[in-house]
Amino acid sequence: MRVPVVIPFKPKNPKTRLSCVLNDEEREIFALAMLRDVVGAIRSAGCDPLILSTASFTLPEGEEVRVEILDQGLNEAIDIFCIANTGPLAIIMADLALADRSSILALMTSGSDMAIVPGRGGGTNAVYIRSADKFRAQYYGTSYLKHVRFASDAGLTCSVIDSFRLYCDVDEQDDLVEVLLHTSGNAKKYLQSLGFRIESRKSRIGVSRN
Ligand SMILES: Nc1nc2c(ncn2[C@@H]2O[C@H](COP(=O)(O)OP(=O)(O)OP(=O)(O)O)[C@@H](O)[C@H]2O)c(=O)[nH]1
Ligand SMILES: C[C@H](OP(=O)(O)O)C(=O)O
Repeated sequence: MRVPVVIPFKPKNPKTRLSCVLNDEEREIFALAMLRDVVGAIRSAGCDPLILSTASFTLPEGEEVRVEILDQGLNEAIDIFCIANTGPLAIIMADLALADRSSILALMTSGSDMAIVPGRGGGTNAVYIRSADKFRAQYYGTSYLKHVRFASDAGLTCSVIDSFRLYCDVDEQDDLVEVLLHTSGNAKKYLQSLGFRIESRKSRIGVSRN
């Protein structure tokens, strides 16, 4: 059975923490480019992507994906979807531009009732749940800790997956370094088309834009 993977997506005014380097239109195009890369990775792992979006948006021709529009908060939208599904399900964020087949397979095959990939700074980048109806989303803030506690309170076994590629969500300017270094998909190509490149600094490397 192909495991459904829900990808929450906010197409309007996305990635506001990148406003320092991308204008409104560029942020929308970049968010969509990352989403397309995540969809490709999910498909390469033999799973079935479903975008849970706050509003409609347009994908390039030939890249059709199932989209459900639920104009609700992130947790509310995911819960509505989970309650209606008794089978296995994963939730993978749309800004995981480094996601690939093997990192997604690692999430799916832990053998636990739940598997979690923490994100930078305490977030939750990816979750697998064996029975979706038993899950209640706890996103925002230190959602990683909240999801681990939720599993424990619900009596569910839970694995924390050590994954560089799913740990790197792209929220802030310095995260663009990881996209330029470790990917070759739509997100990287779009950044390069805008003139982004890796810049050596005295301390850690960063990005600059021509
Ligand atoms: N369906 C849905 N998805 C959301 C919502 N808010 C954020 N997302 C998605 O959840 C994921 C993680 O969210 P963030 O990293 O905060 O992304 P963002 O809101 O575009 O970025 P910031 O404006 O910088 O916070 C991304 O895939 C977003 O597209 C929401 O209210 N509903
Ligand atoms: C939605 C939120 O994303 P972050 O702001 O940590 O990227 C979370 O993972 O709880």
